[in-house]
Amino acid sequence: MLSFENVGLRYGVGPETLRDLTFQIAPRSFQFLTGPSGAGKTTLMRLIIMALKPTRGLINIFGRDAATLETDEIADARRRIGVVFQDFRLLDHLTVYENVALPLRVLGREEASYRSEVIELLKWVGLGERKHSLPTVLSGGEKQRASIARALISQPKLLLADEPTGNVDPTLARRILRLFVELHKSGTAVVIATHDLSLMDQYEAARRLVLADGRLHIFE
Ligand SMILES: Nc1ncnc2c1ncn2[C@@H]1O[C@H](COP(=O)(O)OP(=O)(O)OP(=O)(O)O)[C@@H](O)[C@H]1O
Repeated sequence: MLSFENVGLRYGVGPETLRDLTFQIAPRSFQFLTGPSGAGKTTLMRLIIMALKPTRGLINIFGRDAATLETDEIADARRRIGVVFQDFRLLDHLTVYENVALPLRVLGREEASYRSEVIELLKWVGLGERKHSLPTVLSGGEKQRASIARALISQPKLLLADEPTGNVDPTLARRILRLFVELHKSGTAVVIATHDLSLMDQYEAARRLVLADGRLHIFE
C-alpha cells in the first residue's frame, strides 16, 4: 500500500533531515511512529501525503510511483488518506458537524445517508453537544477531537495522525486510541505519531517505527 525505498529529505542546504528510509506500510496494519522532538515525524507524514517531495529515493503509494502522479491523481490518492494534523486544519466557517461530514460530502454522499453516522461519531469523541458550534469557540482538545472525527469518518485506506492525543487527558486519550484500533480492525492501515509512551504501551500489538538521527528503526 505504501513503500519507501532509500528516501532522503533535505530542507534547503545542510544535512538531510531524513536519510535512507526504507520501509513498508501494509494494508490493515497498525504502527506508532515515534522519536525525539525534531526527529522528522511530521516531515515523514508530509512525504506520505505528497505535501513534500523527497530529495532522493522512491515512494510508492497505492501501487503508483508518487513522483509520476499528476495533480488530480494526487488529489484522488489523498481522498483515500485520513489525516489528523497537529494544527487541526478545521474550516472556521463550518460547524463541527459540517467539518466532520465534509469528507463524505466530497465523496458525493447524500446527507441522509451519513447524518446519524456523523452524530454517533461526534458523541463517541465527546462532541455531541458541540455539533452546531464553530471551531473558533472550541478548546484545543475539542478541536483535536473534531479533527480526529473528520479523519475517521470516511473509513480511509490509510490514517495518519500527528500527536492525536497531545491535547486531551489520559481517559480521553484511551478512548481515542480505541477508536483508532477499531478503525484498524475494520480495515484501515493506521500510523500514529506520538511521544506518549503510556499510549503506546496500551496497544502492544502495534509496530513501532522509531526515528533517530534521520534514520528509521523498526520494531515489529
Ligand atoms: N519547512 C521547513 N523548513 C526547514 N526546516 C524544517 C521545516 N520543517 C521542519 N524542519 C526541520 O526538520 C526537522 C524535523 O522536523 P519535524 O517537524 O518533522 O520533526 P518532528 O519529529 O515532527 O518534531 P515534533 O515531535 O517536535 O513535532 C527539524 O529540525 C525542523 O526544524
